[in-house]
Amino acid sequence: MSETDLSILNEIYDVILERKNKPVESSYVCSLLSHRKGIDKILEKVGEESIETILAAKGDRREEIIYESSDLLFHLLVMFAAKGITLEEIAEELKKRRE
Ligand SMILES: N=c1c2ncn([C@@H]3O[C@H](COP(=O)(O)OP(=O)(O)OP(=O)(O)O)[C@@H](O)[C@H]3O)c2ncn1[C@@H]1O[C@H](COP(=O)(O)O)[C@@H](O)[C@H]1O
Repeated sequence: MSETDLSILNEIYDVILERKNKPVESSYVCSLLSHRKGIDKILEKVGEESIETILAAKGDRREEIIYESSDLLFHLLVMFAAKGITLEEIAEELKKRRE
């Protein structure tokens, strides 16, 4: 794989966990994790970004598909961290399906 591969997902997931364990003021991730709506705020964002990704793909706008998919992946990572799900667990599930 090229230098810019999906290991960036691990990197961002680690930052999210760091924010979860050591909150930082002015952090967007912390604002989601400590939102008064709780997990519902994170799920709201996952829903919103899913719809934006779908609309971008429907419009066949390549740049927008990449941008919105990145927003979606990021918010999914926040949801995994909030739920205590690791990327290893996701990888294991996907790997099982290859067997
Ligand atoms: N990858 C991201 C990332 N992608 C998107 N976003 C934020 O996600 C939000 C996207 O939501 P919207 O487009 O709906 O914008 P909005 O108007 O802020 O939305 P509302 O929440 O107000 O409804 C924006 O505020 C973006 O800044 C991200 N915020 C953080 N990260 C990563 O997380 C790391 C930690 O971030 P902090 O916790 O802010 O330090 C960063 O270093 C980045 O690597």
